[in-house]
Amino acid sequence: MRYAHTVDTVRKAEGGLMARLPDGTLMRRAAAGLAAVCARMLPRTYGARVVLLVGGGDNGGDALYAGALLARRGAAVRAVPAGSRVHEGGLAALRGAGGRTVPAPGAQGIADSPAAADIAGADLIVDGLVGIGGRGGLRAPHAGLAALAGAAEAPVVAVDLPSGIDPDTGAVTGPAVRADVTVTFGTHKPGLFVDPGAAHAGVVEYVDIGLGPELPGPRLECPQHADIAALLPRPTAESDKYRRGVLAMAVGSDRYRGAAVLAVGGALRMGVGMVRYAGSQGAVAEVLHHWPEVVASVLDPMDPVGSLPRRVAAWVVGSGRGLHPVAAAELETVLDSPRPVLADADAITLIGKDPRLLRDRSAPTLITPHAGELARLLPGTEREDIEAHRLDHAARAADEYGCTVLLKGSTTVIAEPGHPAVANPTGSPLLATAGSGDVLAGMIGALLAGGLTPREAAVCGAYLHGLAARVAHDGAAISASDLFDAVPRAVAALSPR
Ligand SMILES: NC(=O)C1=CN([C@@H]2O[C@H](COP(=O)(O)OP(=O)(O)OC[C@H]3O[C@@H](n4cnc5c(N)ncnc54)[C@H](O)[C@@H]3O)[C@@H](O)[C@H]2O)[C@@H](O)CC1
Ligand SMILES: [K+]
Repeated sequence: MRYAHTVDTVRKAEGGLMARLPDGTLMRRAAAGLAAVCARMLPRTYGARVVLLVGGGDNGGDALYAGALLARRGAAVRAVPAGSRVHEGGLAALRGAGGRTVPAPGAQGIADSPAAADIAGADLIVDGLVGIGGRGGLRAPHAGLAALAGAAEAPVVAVDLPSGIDPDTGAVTGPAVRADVTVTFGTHKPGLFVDPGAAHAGVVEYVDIGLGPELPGPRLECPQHADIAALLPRPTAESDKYRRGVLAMAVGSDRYRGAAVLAVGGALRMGVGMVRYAGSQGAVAEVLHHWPEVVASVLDPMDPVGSLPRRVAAWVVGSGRGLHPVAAAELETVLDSPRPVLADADAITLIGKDPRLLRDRSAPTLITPHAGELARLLPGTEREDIEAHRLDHAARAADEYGCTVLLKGSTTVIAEPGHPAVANPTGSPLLATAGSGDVLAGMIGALLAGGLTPREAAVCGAYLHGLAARVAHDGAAISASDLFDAVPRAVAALSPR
């Protein structure tokens, strides 16, 4: 698991640690880790042209001390200060090691400055413009230096985080550095895991500076293969279809038969004891045509709600089901059940119209909105606000509705009251395709039926859904149905033999 803490928490922890250590110890530890990563990225350090972009704070100090270490190993290091303020100790160390400074870009324009030629000709660019002290998009001349780094061929290594991204949220509100590698110190920062910040960070390398014992619980978690492998329910010798979990699914309709086929397929390929599908005649026929192993029943038109399956381990309800009164009555009945329920798509819209449906419920519940659907649950909020601040909005909805929220999108985030949020690292633009959410709902439903909590099921489901897309992708576009065969392969990829 990777853990991320907010800037306030990092500052407090650093304060506590710094008080017990000789001056400059933490910065030297950070710089040593940074220099080691830089050296690994260069074919050879001796003679390599390294350019440091140096802001006025300690982030620039890290870059300068790391530059001094690289200069001692024979690199030709040039520091470009973004302003008149530069970390004095770092600058002295760099100069003492044979590194040089290039004049800060002046009024003549950045593109014609000597710095521009150095940046264009570099083998490696180190972004030490701003770190956790940064606020908002980059201002001039930092923004201009970031643009030059973006246009250069050399890889860019961000110090602590890519300059210009919000450390706590991942929001990017103006010019920002796009890094190939980010070397982060002490703990990860939430903005490194949440888009758009995550997309600017590249590969994230962590450097331990001894902060661990000072840190409280994280704000955010980011699971890795081993975490998912440890959570997944595995069939044992004693497993039978009932112990592995019976999942009831009330999804799809005559109009949206595909939603039923996709969600049921997601559940089956994730591994579930049994799927009990309930729906209209047309949807049942379609489901059985694709998945003969399903136990399916046609809802009685005279008493649709009364003919829903009973004695099941978990429910998936909503997608392609419609917003009509029968769908609303069905949702109310399902939410009356003491079993875990995943409410998706139309069910979320119905909950937005009648929030009492969720607020009265105490059994485990997971909702899986995309940003537009979440906006319907949080009146006064626009889809764009949610996309820019995903963590905050998912957490707010989880608190207001007292349930687990999986917010789908470029970074899928999961929030549950009383727990750190989770950012899924396997997301992919490949998944922005019709029906992919239906498959996800089925996968998570299978995990709920298998006994995972809503948070665990959401975390594993989102992770494997993303991994399946990557596994299925052989260069061409993929569609939601391609995920079926890829899901078992994604599970296998978690624990390579
Ligand atoms: N505090 C510590 O113990 C440690 C801090 N470390 C480094 O120190 C960094 C934090 O240093 P600071 O607190 O000095 O802050 P930063 O160096 O991150 O940024 C502060 C500077 O950036 C400017 N700035 C802020 N937003 C800007 C924007 N949008 N455009 C242009 N300029 C902007 C400010 O005016 C200020 O000069 C960390 O990210 C990390 O790199 C590491 O050395 C590890 C130890
Ligand atoms: K930086």
